[in-house]
Amino acid sequence: MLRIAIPNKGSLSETASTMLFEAGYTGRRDPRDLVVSDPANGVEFFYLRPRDIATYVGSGALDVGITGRDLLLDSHSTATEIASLDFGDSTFRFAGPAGRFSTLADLEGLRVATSYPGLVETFLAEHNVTVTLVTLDGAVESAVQLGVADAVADVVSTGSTLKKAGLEIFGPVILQSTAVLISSANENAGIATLLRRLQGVLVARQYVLMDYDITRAQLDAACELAPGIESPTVSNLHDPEWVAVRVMIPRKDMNNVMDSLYGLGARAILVTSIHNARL
Ligand SMILES: Nc1ncnc2c1ncn2[C@@H]1O[C@H](COP(=O)(O)OP(=O)(O)OP(=O)(O)O)[C@@H](O)[C@H]1O
Ligand SMILES: O=P(O)(O)OC[C@H]1O[C@H](OP(=O)(O)OP(=O)(O)O)[C@H](O)[C@@H]1O
Ligand SMILES: [Mg+2]
Repeated sequence: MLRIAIPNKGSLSETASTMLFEAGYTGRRDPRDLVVSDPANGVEFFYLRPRDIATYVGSGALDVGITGRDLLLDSHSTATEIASLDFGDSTFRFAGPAGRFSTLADLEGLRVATSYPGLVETFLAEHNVTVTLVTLDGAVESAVQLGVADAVADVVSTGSTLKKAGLEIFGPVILQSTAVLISSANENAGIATLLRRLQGVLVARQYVLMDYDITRAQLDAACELAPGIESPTVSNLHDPEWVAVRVMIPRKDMNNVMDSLYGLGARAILVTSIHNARL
């Protein structure tokens, strides 16, 4: 049985559960369930705080887990990142009152509030800057206004929380974070299956299938424009001058590729979603 830790609440929780559902696993029915067994798939899910997941997985109590890269590094756990899951993206940055700081060195000797002391301490040590860390549970942006810190180090997504608190980012990016799959040192054959299934879901989210008809004369140009993963599938049409092409395209490029193919003379361009994949 593979023991998997997943976030019980917070920013990563819903998408992590949806991905696992799309990968064919049974989710929890009651949001208060702490443990859900899925014997048909040989796994057991443990719903935990994302901040604690690296600790459980690093200790070997659980085999794998989904958490944020920032939370993994903050914990100093020995769990290792085995895949990036393409959601929960954020940046970890220093911020201070507008106009007060311009470089990291400006923080020397001052107070920095954060909920990620492990991450910030390591970063500052690597950059030879010494500060007094003020560790808070959340809402760290208020620490400056309330006078308990001179600057903050926190998760930035849209930047609107910082702006509302009259703060602005400065200094280098501490970390680009994303949701990640982490694993312990435990050997478990189920990990490879879980990884393949999650990668199938990622491909289905990141790519679409595109079909179009084009003249043989323009086929090479069209394939150059949209080369697909291995190579496009080309089928004969009744009209010997024309062929039908099927190819996978990154979802984000879909409209540009359609415009360019149309410009080359492609017609009947159809886009279909992919439900799941093994590449
Ligand atoms: N806008 C965001 N705010 C907070 N965390 C975010 C955001 N976007 C992505 N994340 C990521 O989510 C993880 C934090 O999730 P966590 O559940 O611990 O905190 P949270 O979503 O702020 O919830 P809460 O503050 O209610 O505990 C981190 O990996 C962080 O990088
Ligand atoms: O850049 P933004 O899009 O504004 O998002 C970033 C903010 O969101 C999170 O706070 P959260 O709501 O989780 O509260 P918390 O600080 O109490 O965790 C994070 O800690 C930042 O404060
Ligand atoms: Mg939060």
